[in-house]
Amino acid sequence: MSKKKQVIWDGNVRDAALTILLTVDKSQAYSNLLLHQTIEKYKIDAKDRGLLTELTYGTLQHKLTLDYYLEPFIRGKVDIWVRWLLRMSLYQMQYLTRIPAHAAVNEAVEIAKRRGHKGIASMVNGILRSILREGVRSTDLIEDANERLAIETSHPQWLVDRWVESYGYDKTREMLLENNIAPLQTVRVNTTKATVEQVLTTLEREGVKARRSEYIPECLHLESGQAARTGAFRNGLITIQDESSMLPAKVLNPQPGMKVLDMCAAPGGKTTHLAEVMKNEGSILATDLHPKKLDLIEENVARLGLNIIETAPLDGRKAAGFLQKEGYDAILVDAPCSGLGVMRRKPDIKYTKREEDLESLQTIQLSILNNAVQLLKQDGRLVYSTCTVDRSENEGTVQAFLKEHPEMNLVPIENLPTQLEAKQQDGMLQVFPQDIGSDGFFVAAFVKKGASN
Ligand SMILES: C[S@@+](CC[C@H](N)C(=O)[O-])C[C@H]1O[C@@H](n2cnc3c(N)ncnc32)[C@H](O)[C@@H]1O
Repeated sequence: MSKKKQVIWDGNVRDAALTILLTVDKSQAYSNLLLHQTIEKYKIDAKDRGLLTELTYGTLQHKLTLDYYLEPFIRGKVDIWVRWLLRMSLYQMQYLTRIPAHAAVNEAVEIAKRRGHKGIASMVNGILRSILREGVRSTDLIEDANERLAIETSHPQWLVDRWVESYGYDKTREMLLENNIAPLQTVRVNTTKATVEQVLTTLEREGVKARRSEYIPECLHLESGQAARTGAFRNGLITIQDESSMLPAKVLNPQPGMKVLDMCAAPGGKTTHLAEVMKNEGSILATDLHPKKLDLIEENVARLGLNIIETAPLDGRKAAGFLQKEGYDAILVDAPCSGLGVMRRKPDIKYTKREEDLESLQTIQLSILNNAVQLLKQDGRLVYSTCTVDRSENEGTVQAFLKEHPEMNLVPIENLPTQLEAKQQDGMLQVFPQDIGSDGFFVAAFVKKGASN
């Protein structure tokens, strides 16, 4: 990289996208957070915001496919920033029909000159123009079906192998393709403050196009605008949340007046949903391992005008030593997980997650669940959820948990959108991204056998 000082935003969208891609690569920053911070900090307007988002996500989403295409054209080693520049430019040439290919090449050459020197610019020009002339190689050249799928959809081979083994080739392919489609922004209506109809009208007045979801009544999909910039958001009428993430509160379905515990609560998306489901009556203790993250819950609670939520820092693996035994009517364990369901939103996860990262998660999840059992009243309900798609982490944890706890019964999942009802198996529901166009998600519900059972 040149020694010239880096400024993320100087009005050049492609240059800014390149800086974000490099930062994500070097410091394993989350692409969605960095993008959001950049847009907010520099107050980037709607037109540039669209292209910046598209270039950043698109390049990340298709990284391995782009590398496969680039490989025959690159001789020798190139600096990492040049590689990302080539990927980003080829992404425009291959996937964005509205950008003329020669424009993408010219922009790349200008950036290469500015960030490097004439020699690098000429190399970038040569590579991209050769691709324009000769075209990219076909993935049909890859013999192994899983490897071809991994390259075509830009997912790591270990994950493709793992998913194909668990869910079969066709379902895996659908999931991999869905992961490469950027999601619409989804919000949840705060039903303690307004009806869905009222929020739709408020958003429309603010120039934001939204539509009702087919699945969850309080869920809206935004077709334009930025939820976080609306008055509806500032005034606590909505929460930004993916649709499948709204399932745990629906499934736990705590009644007004109940005493509820949310053991992995930050930043509070589901805690606040629970309070809304409870009509803001009863009490919720929202705990999380990381004390700093509790501020995020408090901010959300204040913005939404909810007053039944208290927060406390607490390691779920030790919670039973600190809270009232058999003291809660309903408990949510929205466990720390491998996050393999959120790749549409955070494409960088595809390249940073390693298979061995998955191994220790079941131990942590089981330990939190073991504590939950001790804190749950007899006949109380426990919901375990993750935002991942992995049989051994999800179903594996449930099976291991049931083995250790004969007093817990896996029960049919109630209060699901009809379209998902038939998808539950043995009282467990794995939502795939392609099912309802949401993040991948897992949920299971248990009831603690009462004294008479
Ligand atoms: C999937 S996130 C929770 C998201 C949250 N329920 C929501 O809807 O906004 C998992 C959370 O578990 C927390 N966590 C990780 N290990 C924990 C532990 N041992 N005890 C309690 N919380 C833990 C993390 O800090 C993280 O905030």
